[in-house]
Amino acid sequence: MTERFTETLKNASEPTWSAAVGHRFVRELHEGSVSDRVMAAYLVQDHRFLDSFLTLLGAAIATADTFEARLRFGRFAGMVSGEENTYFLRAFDALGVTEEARAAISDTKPTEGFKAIMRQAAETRSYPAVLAVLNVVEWLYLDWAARAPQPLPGNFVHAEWITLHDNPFFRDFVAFLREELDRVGPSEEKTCTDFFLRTVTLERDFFDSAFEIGE
Ligand SMILES: Cc1ncc(CO)c(N)n1
Repeated sequence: MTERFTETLKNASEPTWSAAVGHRFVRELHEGSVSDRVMAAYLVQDHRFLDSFLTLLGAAIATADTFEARLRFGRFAGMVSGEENTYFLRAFDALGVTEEARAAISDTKPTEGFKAIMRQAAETRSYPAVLAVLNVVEWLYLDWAARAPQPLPGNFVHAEWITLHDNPFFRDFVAFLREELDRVGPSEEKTCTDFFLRTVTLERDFFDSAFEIGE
């Protein structure tokens, strides 16, 4: 049997993929020891990531070639706009990060990079390019979240950040994203590889930057 397209992309992204999934941030999150400063620095940036991410989901809805796929993206966008956004607001409250404080913080380089690559993927109007970025940002997160040891940390800010990325709905969505990219990606292999590899690097840099500003 030939290797799945998505597996080939992931292998091509090594060792960066594993550096992201095994990052110090992930290790500390798993044991519940991320400091509040680092967690706040990370979540402030990630809430901005979420905004661009919704734009990309919109592009997926617009470019998908089947009704079934559009429905799945629509349901996922609903979860992100509801449950996930609410998590951020509760976490900011718990960490004492006010709206004013958030507004005064500038985008880090990796946040700018994510905004740019998601906009660029959306502008291609190419479903495979959009899928390449979506695959990294969701599959890489499932990969580290699924490795969390039990029991999860007692602090909901840590525990829910893990369960948001490792639950049956999220697993199904990642399985769907991979099947879609396996199906349509090989016809635009070069574009997909370019977007995939650049996004994996951004994921690693995004974790790094939480420590650069939070420590
Ligand atoms: C940086 C980053 N990558 C992936 C995800 C998962 O959607 C996230 N929330 N943030």
